[in-house]
Amino acid sequence: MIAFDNVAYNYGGGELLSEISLRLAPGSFHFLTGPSGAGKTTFLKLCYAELLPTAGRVALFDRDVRGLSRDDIAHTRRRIGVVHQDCQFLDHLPLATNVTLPLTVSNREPDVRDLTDLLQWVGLADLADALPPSLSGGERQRAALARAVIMSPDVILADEPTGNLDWEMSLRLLTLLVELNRMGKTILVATHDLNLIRQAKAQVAARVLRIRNRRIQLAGADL
Ligand SMILES: Nc1ncnc2c1ncn2[C@@H]1O[C@H](COP(=O)(O)OP(=O)(O)OP(=O)(O)O)[C@@H](O)[C@H]1O
Repeated sequence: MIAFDNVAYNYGGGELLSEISLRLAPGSFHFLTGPSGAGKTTFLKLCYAELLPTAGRVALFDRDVRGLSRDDIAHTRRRIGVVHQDCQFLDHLPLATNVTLPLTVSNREPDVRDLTDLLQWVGLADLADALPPSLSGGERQRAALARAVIMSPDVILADEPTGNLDWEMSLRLLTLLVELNRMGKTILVATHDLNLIRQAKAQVAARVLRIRNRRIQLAGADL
């Protein structure tokens, strides 16, 4: 689904990520962990072709990202839902409009019942008309998750989705991600939160990727 072969990435100041070879199989659940600045967000950007590798090969759905046209990239991105670290809402538009933006951008009409079901699933049905600045951190993260899944993507990438949340809200978000994985979605979550990873491992066969010394290794049982 997402395959890296000997990938490196360099913003210009020396190699940040090197010799990365791994596969995210369909239906898998991975965490990505590592120190601040290690390159977690950069790795996620490589996973949705926001960045192209400076060496090696990244294939999304069996296609080398270097061979993708702009249209191909747009099409591929519809299959990958991203929960960004800072959520990135349009503050002057109500929550429901923000959540349906990916549909609007693709010239598709939101189905009202689907939207209601989705907002109910993330526990935000009563806040459909609220403006993003009035939402709590947990509400924003759940809205960002709703927006990431509105196109029914095959893959969901989440960048520190529980970064500013209390434990109860972190667990709530984790439960939503686990539910998505049980529906067959491939999940990759970048996080510093080892407690969250431990909690997830009790619920789902999650694997842990760790960035260390520019490489990504599969972490052992030492978590
Ligand atoms: N556009 C950019 N241009 C140059 N350097 C960048 C750019 N984006 C990120 N970096 C640098 O690359 C390194 C890795 O950044 P990245 O955001 O991928 O790390 P991270 O592991 O996600 O960090 P955090 O856990 O703090 O979010 C950092 O040193 C960062 O300053």
